[in-house]
Amino acid sequence: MHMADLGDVALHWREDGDPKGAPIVFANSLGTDLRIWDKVVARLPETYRAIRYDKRGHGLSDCPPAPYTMGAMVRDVERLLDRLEVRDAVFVGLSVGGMIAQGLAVKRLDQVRAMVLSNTAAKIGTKETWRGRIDAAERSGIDTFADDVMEKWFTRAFRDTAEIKIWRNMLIRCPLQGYVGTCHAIAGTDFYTPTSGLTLPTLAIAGSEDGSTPPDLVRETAELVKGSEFCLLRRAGHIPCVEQPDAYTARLVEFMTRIGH
Ligand SMILES: O=C(O)CC1=CCC(=O)O1
Repeated sequence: MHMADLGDVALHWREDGDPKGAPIVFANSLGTDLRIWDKVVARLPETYRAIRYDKRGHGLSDCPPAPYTMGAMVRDVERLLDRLEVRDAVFVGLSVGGMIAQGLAVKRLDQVRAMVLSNTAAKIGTKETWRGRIDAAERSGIDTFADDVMEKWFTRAFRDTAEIKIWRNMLIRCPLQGYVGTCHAIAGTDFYTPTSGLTLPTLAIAGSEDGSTPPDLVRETAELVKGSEFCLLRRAGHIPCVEQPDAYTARLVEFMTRIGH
């Protein structure tokens, strides 16, 4: 576990595998922390340098007051990767983490050699839907809609397991300012035009039962990037790295091997 003090914010990050290995960077989704990648990192060949971090307002990172912007969230990871001297990484971003991946690739192709756009899109939801989520969180707390969010994140079968409590607790313990701040950043992001100009190896991953970024939305974003590939994981919701870690990691490793990473 490490803390990177970037001046206006300190970010919690960790590294696994070979510090001299090919870098793979993971960015997580709204209301989660870097532990959503535990199962994937445990399955990765140890030859990779696996770096993950908690976005501002999440996990053990600092929690500045809301609202946040996508520009600030992209700048956070850009500065973190500069600090860690990371170049030519495969950047795996889930949901808002996938928006961060797109923003970073537009800005710093020296840092991002390939993207994995997992359960994400160039634009997620509408200003109105995010306004509703922000109002509900501020008025009544995240707990009041946590069960609805679990329905988007996980399949029915997974929600019936004891493990669901771990991820629900992770969500409801997210700092309110961090949650709401990130909702603002998502609401203000439309990457259709910048992402359309990208040409780098890209794998898009969708979950067959994803209630937040359904397969067709993920595919639409994948099609913006010339030469991208699309993969549909069955029996998976919005967070397949938790629900289907074997299939998820296998697809990731196959992609990285094929591009010579
Ligand atoms: O909580 C959700 O609805 C899922 C989600 C949307 C953007 C994100 O990062 O997570």
